[in-house]
Amino acid sequence: MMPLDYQVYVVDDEETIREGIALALSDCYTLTTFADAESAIEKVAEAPPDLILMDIGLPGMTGMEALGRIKEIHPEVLVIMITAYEDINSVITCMKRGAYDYIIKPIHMEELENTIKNALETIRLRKEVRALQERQLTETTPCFIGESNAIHDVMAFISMVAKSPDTPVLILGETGTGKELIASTIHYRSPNFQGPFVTVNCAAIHKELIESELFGYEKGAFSGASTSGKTGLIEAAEGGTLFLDEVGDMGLDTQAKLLRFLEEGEFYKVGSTQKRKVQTRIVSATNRDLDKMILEETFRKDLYFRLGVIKINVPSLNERRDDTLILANYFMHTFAEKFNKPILGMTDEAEKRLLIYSWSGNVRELRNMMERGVLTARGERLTVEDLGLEDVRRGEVMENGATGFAPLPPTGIDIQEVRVAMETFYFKEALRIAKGNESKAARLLNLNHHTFRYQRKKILPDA
Ligand SMILES: Nc1ncnc2c1ncn2[C@@H]1O[C@H](COP(=O)(O)OP(=O)(O)OP(=O)(O)O)[C@@H](O)[C@H]1O
Repeated sequence: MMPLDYQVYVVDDEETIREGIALALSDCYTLTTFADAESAIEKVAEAPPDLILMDIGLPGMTGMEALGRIKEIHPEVLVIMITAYEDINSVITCMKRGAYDYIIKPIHMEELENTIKNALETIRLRKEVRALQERQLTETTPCFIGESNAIHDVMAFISMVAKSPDTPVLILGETGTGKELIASTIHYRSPNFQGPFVTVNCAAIHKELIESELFGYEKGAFSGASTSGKTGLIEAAEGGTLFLDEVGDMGLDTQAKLLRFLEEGEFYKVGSTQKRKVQTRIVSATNRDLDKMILEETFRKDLYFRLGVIKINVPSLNERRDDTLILANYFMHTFAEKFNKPILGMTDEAEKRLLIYSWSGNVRELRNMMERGVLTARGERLTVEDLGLEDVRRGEVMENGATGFAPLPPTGIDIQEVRVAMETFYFKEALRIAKGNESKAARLLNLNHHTFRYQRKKILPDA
C-alpha cells in the first residue's frame, strides 16, 4: 500500500515548540503551524487536516474551546492536546470532549512520534474502511440514475439519512419508481454496509407464514414446521439492513410483533419463550396509501410512525419527465451490451413520444420497454415501432415535455377555447382507446360513469 500523505496542523503560541515539532516531523508529514486557535480554526474550516496538535493554554481562544469548535466543524479530525503538567484537569475535560490523546510538556520527541503514529494508524484504518465502502458501493449497488431536481433532492436526503446505522426509513412511491434500489443504496452507504441486506416481500409471503419467516420458529412450533427449527429473516439481517418491501400488505398480528421489535429491539421466535435481541436497520417501502389504510384500520398508526422516523417520497416518472431520456439511454446501452446489439440511439420521433408517454409502471415500465426495444430492433436506432409507441400519436406530442403543456405564446391564449378543445380531445381519445366502452373511458379520465355520461353529452353532443 502507498504511504498516505498526512496533513498535520500544529497550534502553539510558543515559537520554540512550533519550530521543534516542525523540525522533527516535517520530513514525514505535511506540517502547517499556527500561533493561535482563531487562525487555525479558519484554516480547518476550509481545508481540514488529518491531525491537529494543539496547546491547551493558548492566548485568546483556549485550546479547549478550539477543540469544541473543531469537533463541530469536522468531527473526524483527530486532535492531540499539548499541555503543561499542572494542567491535567483540563486534559481530562478535553478527552471527554473528543480529543484523541495528549502529550505533556516538555515534549519528548520519541513520545510525540509514537502518539502521532497511533493517531495516524487510526486515520489510515478509517480511510481504508471508507475506500472499501466506496468500492463495495460501486460494485454492488446498481446505479441510481436521475438528473431531475426532484431526484437530486431525494439522493441528497438519502446520503444524509444513510449515515445512521439503525434509524428506520419508510420509502413511499408508486410501483416501479425505484424504492428497492433506494433501500439498497441506503444500506450500502450506511455504517452497516458490510452486513447483510435482506429483502422480504411482504406481499409475496402468505399472511400465515410471514411471522415465522420474519421471526423464525422453534422446532415443532406448528404442524409442518421443520424439525430443526428456523432462523428468521430479522436474525439473518443482524448487523445489516432488513428491507420490508410492500409493508402495507402485512397482517395486523405481524404488525403488532414488528412494532414491538422496533420499539425494544427484541422478539420471540414462534413457539419460543426465549427473548432474542438483534441489531438491524429496518427500511420499509410500499406503494399503498398508508394514510387511507390507517383510517380503515388495516394498518397500525403507531407502526406507521415507528417505521417512518425518516420518510422518503419517491416522485413518479410522470412527475420528473426530465429523467425520461437519461434513464432510457442508460437502459438502452445496458441492454445493447447485454444482447450484443449495435444500437447507437433512438430516432427523434421515438424520443419525443417517450417524453409524452404516460407511465403507469414508472421506471420499471421504461426499463422493460427499452429491453424489448433493444432485443427486437433491426436498425441502429430504436424506432417508435421498436418501442411500441405507435399509439402515442404526433398530434399528442406537446412542445413542453416537462409539464405536458405547450408554452404560452407572447400573444396569449383564449383559455376557454383551450379548455373546450382539450376536453373534446380527451373525451374523444378516451372513447377511442376504450373502443366506445363508457365505463372504461370514464376510468381513463378519472371520472365516475355518471359524470362522464353527463359531460359527454355536453362536450360531444353528436357522438
Ligand atoms: N433511478 C433509477 N435508476 C436506474 N434504475 C432504476 C431507477 N429506478 C428504478 N430503476 C429500476 O427499475 C426497476 C424497478 O425498480 P424497483 O424494483 O426499485 O421499484 P419499486 O419502487 O421497489 O417497485 P415496487 O413498488 O413495484 O416494488 C428495477 O429494475 C430498478 O433497478
